Amino acid sequence: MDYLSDERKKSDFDVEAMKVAWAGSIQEFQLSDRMAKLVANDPVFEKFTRPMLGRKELLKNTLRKSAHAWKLIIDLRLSEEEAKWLRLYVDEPAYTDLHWGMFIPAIEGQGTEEQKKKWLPLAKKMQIIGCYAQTELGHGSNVQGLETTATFDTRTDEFIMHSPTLTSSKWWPGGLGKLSTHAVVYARLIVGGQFHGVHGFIVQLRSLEDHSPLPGITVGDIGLKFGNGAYNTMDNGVLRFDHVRIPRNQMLMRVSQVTKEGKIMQSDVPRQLIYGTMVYVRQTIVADASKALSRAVCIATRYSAVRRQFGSRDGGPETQVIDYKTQQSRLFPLLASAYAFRFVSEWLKSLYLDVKQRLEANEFSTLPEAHACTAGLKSLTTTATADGIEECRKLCGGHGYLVSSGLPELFAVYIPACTYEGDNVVLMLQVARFLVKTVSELGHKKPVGTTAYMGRVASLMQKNSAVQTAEGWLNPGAVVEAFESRAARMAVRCAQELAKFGNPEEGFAELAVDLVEVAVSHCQLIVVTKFFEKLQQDIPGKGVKESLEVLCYVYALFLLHKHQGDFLATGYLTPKQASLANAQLRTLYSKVRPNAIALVDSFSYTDHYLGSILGRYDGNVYPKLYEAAWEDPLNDSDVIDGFHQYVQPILKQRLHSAKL
Ligand SMILES: CCCCCCCC/C=C\CCCC(=O)SCCNC(=O)CCNC(=O)[C@H](O)C(C)(C)COP(=O)(O)OP(=O)(O)OC[C@H]1O[C@@H](n2cnc3c(N)ncnc32)[C@H](O)[C@@H]1OP(=O)(O)O
Ligand SMILES: Cc1cc2nc3c(=O)[nH]c(=O)nc-3n(C[C@H](O)[C@H](O)[C@H](O)COP(=O)(O)OP(=O)(O)OC[C@H]3O[C@@H](n4cnc5c(N)ncnc54)[C@H](O)[C@@H]3O)c2cc1C
Repeated sequence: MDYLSDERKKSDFDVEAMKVAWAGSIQEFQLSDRMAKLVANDPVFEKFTRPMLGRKELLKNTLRKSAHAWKLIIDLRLSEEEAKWLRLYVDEPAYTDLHWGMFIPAIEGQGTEEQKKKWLPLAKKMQIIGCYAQTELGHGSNVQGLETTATFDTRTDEFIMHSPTLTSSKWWPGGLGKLSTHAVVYARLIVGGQFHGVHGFIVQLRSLEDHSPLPGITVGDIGLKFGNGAYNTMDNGVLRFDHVRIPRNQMLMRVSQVTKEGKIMQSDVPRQLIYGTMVYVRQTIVADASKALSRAVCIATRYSAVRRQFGSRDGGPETQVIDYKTQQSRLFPLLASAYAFRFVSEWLKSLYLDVKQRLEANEFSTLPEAHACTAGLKSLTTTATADGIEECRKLCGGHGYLVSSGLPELFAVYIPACTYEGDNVVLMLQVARFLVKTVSELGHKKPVGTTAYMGRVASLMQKNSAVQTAEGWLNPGAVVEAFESRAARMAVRCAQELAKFGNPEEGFAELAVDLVEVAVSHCQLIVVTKFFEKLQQDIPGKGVKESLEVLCYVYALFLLHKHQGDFLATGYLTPKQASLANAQLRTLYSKVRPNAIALVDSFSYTDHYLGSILGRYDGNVYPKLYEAAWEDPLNDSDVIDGFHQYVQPILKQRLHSAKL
């Protein structure tokens, strides 16, 4: 029985075509769909009991799943792309994420051809397991502050890896604690007693025979993390070196080389390439944000259509909670954000691939923009997604708090994304630096790419919004201009404030809060612009483009409403224009409403991947919630273990005292 079938009949667009638009292409859709079904139909990948497992069982269970996934990859001869989707749908953080997601990319991006030839085949056949060991107990954000040393010994042609202080212990790297045999370790390069910056080194940590730590290496897990199950399937680790020697050719030498004689040679490659793996991963994290948010929204939307409260006076059906305007005003902007993040991630991936190609050809001019875009969008989308998942939990009322809703675990797994791969505030400050530099160079350098609008700063500072009616907001030009003006005006105002400080660094520190707001406004502009640009493309399927247009306006006008203080304070909008935008937003919510279920069906998530009783495709929520309660181990017996020992004596005492 499909309890949501009436909802599905209300939609006015072609869901199958929307699935393709969401996936990016028919090929991507088919590939992802094949992997989703492969995982969903395989009992090894069951995950409902995960939150009940103790840490050791949990990790062992993850190892079992990872081994099974690897067997499928080999047996079915899956491509790297297919394997990526397979791991995604297994939906369990594992050491393999860091092996494939950071260890291999670090060698690909920072290794020489010779190093790639040696290490990549081993890693790609999983004959070694690697992780990315950058963060230390004492320093994470400040990479230049890392304390681990790699001292070159000319006599033996080796580096000596050492952890000189407690705070220099590597701390956090995923896969490090129990599984990795190797790591790319970031350490201060010391040659001839001089410090030459932080570099990456490939270090073997464990024996390939019996997996025991090699001499001089102390390694272990850092302990339980937030939530049951959740990220505890990962062995985030601690690592210390006691004068561990590695051959010279294990320093990743694309950026700088150390010769046998102890000479440092700089290639033409900029130093920043040492941070290149982070650019790559931040880009993938934006795509992950759209996945995590769309999952939460899918659960909350389906459940909001099933759930009824109030509204019936004559014994008829009560109101579906999705019909309350307040519910819509909380849910639909998140639905629109999921689509917005999906499309901006598609664009970001193409920007990244372009930069990567240029870097391979030793062309580095676009790296600063790629850094600013990946850092800023990672920060913007992960913050919105973490908040959005929690909002979805609240949208599901009490049942959202049950683990079987899927939302608590999703939240617990997701929230560290606001911290890892760069704390979100630290990353927005990087964007702000880039914008301040762009503004300061306006006189002699034409801004390009995502900052091209700054080239029109004079007119953006003068011209105010011409919108006169609520319908006037349904105009891409009007909306984009509003976001451009807000971002440009805020940036210029901040630059003017900064100029009042004699010392620019002091000014930057003092105005950091405002600078973060400037960076946020710039990043929101990027997302809005890329959504409108997506709508310029050929998007086939009945009603698909029209539905996406509605979502695009919801995303933009919701932000405009939420941040109306900025738009009003910069003088671009009048209060009347802001309230017209809000009126239009209400109309847009009514347009989303009949399509809401179809819009979340278009994510094409299997019930296995969603992992939620509230978000079931068939909407059969109550019987399944009731059934699941009886599967809880506490309900194995009517009288709980411990009752006779700890509770009965108290009850007896009460009876006894009552007699008295
Ligand atoms: C499908 C695969 C998916 C797999 C992924 C799975 C996900 C698994 C989950 C978790 C993994 C988590 C892994 C980690 O967390 S790894 C550790 C990540 N750590 C960080 O992100 C640290 C953050 N800190 C930094 O990035 C930097 O230290 C800094 C904040 C940028 C400061 O750097 P620095 O001290 O050098 O200071 P500056 O600001 O002066 O910068 C100097 C110039 O460099 C430019 N820059 C900075 N970063 C980059 C970069 N990444 N790329 C290019 N350029 C960069 C900066 O703009 C300055 O340039 P300028 O021209 O102004 O001199
Ligand atoms: C689940 C998880 C997995 C991880 N995996 C890995 C991994 O595989 N490999 C690895 O190397 N690392 C990993 N990390 C570490 C992660 O990258 C760092 O924790 C992250 O970069 C943040 O650094 P930090 O912990 O030093 O935070 P801190 O910098 O100490 O942040 C603390 C607070 O200080 C603020 N702050 C810091 N600097 C500034 C500043 N300049 N201006 C204003 N405010 C500032 C921050 O905003 C934050 O509020 C992981 C972390 C987590 C949680």
